[in-house]
Amino acid sequence: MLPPGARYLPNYIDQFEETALLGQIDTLPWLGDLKRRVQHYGYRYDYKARRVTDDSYLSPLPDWLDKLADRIWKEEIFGAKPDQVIINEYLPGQGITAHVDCEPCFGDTIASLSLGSACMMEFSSLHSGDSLTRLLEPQSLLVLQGEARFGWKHGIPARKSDVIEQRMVTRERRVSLTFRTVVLER
Ligand SMILES: O=C(O)CCC(=O)C(=O)O
Ligand SMILES: [Fe+2]
Repeated sequence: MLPPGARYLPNYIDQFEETALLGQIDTLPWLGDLKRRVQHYGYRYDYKARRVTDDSYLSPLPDWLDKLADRIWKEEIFGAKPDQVIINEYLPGQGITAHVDCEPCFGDTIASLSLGSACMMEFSSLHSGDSLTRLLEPQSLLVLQGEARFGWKHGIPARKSDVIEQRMVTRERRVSLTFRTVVLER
């Protein structure tokens, strides 16, 4: 199940693209200041201040991410080309606390591409108390807009396995690429 405004596109990339992306990611340095490993492209997001400023500009997206940003934009998933990507690596037992992506910092569309192991994402409504779960499979793209972007939290429980169709499935390494457009402060 998904909150209103969310779309799930299975098999958004194929397994060859997935392998090539994982190969690229493994050659790059990680930022070491969080519980899980992350890399930022385009702009660096300040988790503590919840800000993206002019001086957080890093560089244009590298070619291998720019191609994906271009595809997502041309397919009209975004109204403008995404100019920031955060890569999150989750080892078994790691997750991401339920949150709404920074509202002044990022535009109205967020899209995450999943690589590696599948995991359950949990959504909770800020207004009704409703909650939903959705399996994120490798090679899929999750798009959050509207209510799903602004009115629901999303998170991944930090655990070593998920129950998928009544079966316990052990997690392995998962990597996600989250595309956003940055809204700079004035
Ligand atoms: O790993 C994911 O699929 C989600 C990442 C996320 O929500 C974020 O970086 O804000
Ligand atoms: Fe998020």
